[in-house]
Amino acid sequence: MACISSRLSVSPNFSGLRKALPSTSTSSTTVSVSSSGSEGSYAAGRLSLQVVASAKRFPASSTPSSPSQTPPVNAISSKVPEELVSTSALPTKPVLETDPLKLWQRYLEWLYQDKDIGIEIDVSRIGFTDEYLAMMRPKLDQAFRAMADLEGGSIANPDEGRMVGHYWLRKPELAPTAYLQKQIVQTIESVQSFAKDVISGKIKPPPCPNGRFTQILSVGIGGSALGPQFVAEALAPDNPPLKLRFIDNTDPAGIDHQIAQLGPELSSTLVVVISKSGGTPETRNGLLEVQRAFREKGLDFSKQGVAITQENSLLDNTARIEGWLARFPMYDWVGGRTSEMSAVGLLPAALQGIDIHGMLEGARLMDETTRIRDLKTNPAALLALSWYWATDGNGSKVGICSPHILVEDMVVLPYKDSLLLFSRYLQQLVMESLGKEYDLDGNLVNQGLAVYGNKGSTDQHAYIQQLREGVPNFFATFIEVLRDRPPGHDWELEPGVTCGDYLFGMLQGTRQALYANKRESITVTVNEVNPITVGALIALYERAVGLYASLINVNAYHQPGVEAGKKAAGEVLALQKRVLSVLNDASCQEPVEPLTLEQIATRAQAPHQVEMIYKIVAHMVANDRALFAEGDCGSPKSVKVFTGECNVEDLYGP
Ligand SMILES: O=P(O)(O)OC[C@H]1O[C@](O)(CO)[C@@H](O)[C@@H]1O
Repeated sequence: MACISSRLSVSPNFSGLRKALPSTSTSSTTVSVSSSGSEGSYAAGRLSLQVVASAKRFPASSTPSSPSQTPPVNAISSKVPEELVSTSALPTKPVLETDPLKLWQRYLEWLYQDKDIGIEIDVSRIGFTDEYLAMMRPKLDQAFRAMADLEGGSIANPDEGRMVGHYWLRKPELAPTAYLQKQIVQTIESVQSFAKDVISGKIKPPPCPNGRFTQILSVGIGGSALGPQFVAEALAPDNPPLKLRFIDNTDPAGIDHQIAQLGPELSSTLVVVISKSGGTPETRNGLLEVQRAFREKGLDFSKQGVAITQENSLLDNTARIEGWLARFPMYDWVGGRTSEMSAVGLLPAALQGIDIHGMLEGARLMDETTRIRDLKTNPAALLALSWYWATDGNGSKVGICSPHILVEDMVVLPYKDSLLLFSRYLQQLVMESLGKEYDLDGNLVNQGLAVYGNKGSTDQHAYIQQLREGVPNFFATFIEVLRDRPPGHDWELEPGVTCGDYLFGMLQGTRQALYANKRESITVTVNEVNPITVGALIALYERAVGLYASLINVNAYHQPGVEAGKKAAGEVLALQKRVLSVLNDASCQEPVEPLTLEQIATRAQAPHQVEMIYKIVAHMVANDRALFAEGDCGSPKSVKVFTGECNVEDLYGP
């Protein structure tokens, strides 16, 4: 914590902000920092917030009391008929097979191959047994039934009372009503034709009527950014017709950086604001910052702004009222983290010249095979059962390597630079879907799979050391790409060996070395990185997460835990406003009355929030926000604070 510097100068921008702040205390959970300009309707957005009770990491109900392999019995009780529920322990974990020829047989037995997609899944280095698979069969059958219900339009997200329809996006005829089917088809068509018109220059940026849009600035966060980021990195051509940039945070410096990088090209930038809810504060802030940059350059934002959001959301209403260039729908029945095949992912991809029909086709093909209720021909089921085996379904696996070590991490290692963001994309898909406090029956389960990874072989020089020899709390997933370079471009950098052979060798070597030290792994191999395989990878993991969620009986489609942090952030900002009001009152005294942190806390009616008030003051002082802090930098208790000016309007109203 940096100490508070004393006697900082007054920021000229600050009084405007102070005027905008209410002088009365409020405990509202609304995040609404006012700003000038015409963005009022979106800025006035309210967050719908829930409180989530906290719980211990390993509740007694899910912590094995001994090194036995007890499955989380309550995690299957709601859906699987009683007679099918096995309460017996999971089979004892065997020592992993080491005989190379037997491993080869196991590889052959379990290899899943799909020639149409160009993908293979190898789960032979996960040590599950036939006995385990037999025991899991009823649960898997139940997961298939739940998935069929979901695809049929059931309320698969009970907490939010919503259908879950991302599989319909690539096969609209599956959608339960003709209206939805038409909506999906029309959206794909309108995305395609809008992108075509922008790329061809038929739709032009107004400041340069003879020119074309050259850049896309995507403003969104979480599921409204991670899919488009992954796909752009994986599939965008070296010289796309429009280059894609992202604002995916409320970090002012990060936003400034993006705008500065655009420079004069701001005038030929298409700003695509993506938010399913249309009320996410980070996205709202990004929009307001970008609109300000447009104003400063004398540009008309509305002629360059595009919204992707639910109908009638704050963002939608803002875009409609301000007459933005275009609006595309996001659906109530598609979750943010499974939205890549909606306009959220398709529009940015199409604008970069990526074949979105190829992506949809890859996903559709993968959906076909992951619907099959047969383990060996269903790669998503293979993944889900492998994850369950590796973690005992709740991160309580007593490790093959070391007893008492919990396995709860999935390390994703794509050996291809263009797939760098796959692990980050999966992080949200897996962790937001599976990281749940309660199961569907209301039992405290604290489920989850932690996902991390960047890319091989780069990670070899970062954390593979720990994977091989350190805490064995993970299983790995290698993503292999067979095609190193486009045909005709390869060369041997030493006799018989190309650069790509090294990458291949690193993958195979790491897989072997981990397994030799009893670290289990899955390998997903694609022929090449193309729209079909990328669409298929997304669909594969969407389905695996859905099936696995059924196996552990959690709702994969809500995210109640995210709300607690949002609510707390709202309360911090509300407290900041009260602190400013208190300081303003004191600064209007004659003489000015510097206040200790405790005095501020008492007057702001937050006597227990002294530490947070210290943080607020420190942050504002560090940002030249017209606060003066006196005292000993090494001792927060000695600090006295006052504002640089008295704002009479704050005292008495305008
Ligand atoms: O698209 P939105 O509504 O702005 O939400 C962004 C992200 O925020 C979350 O709700 C979590 O806060 C994610 O689930 C979602 O992808």
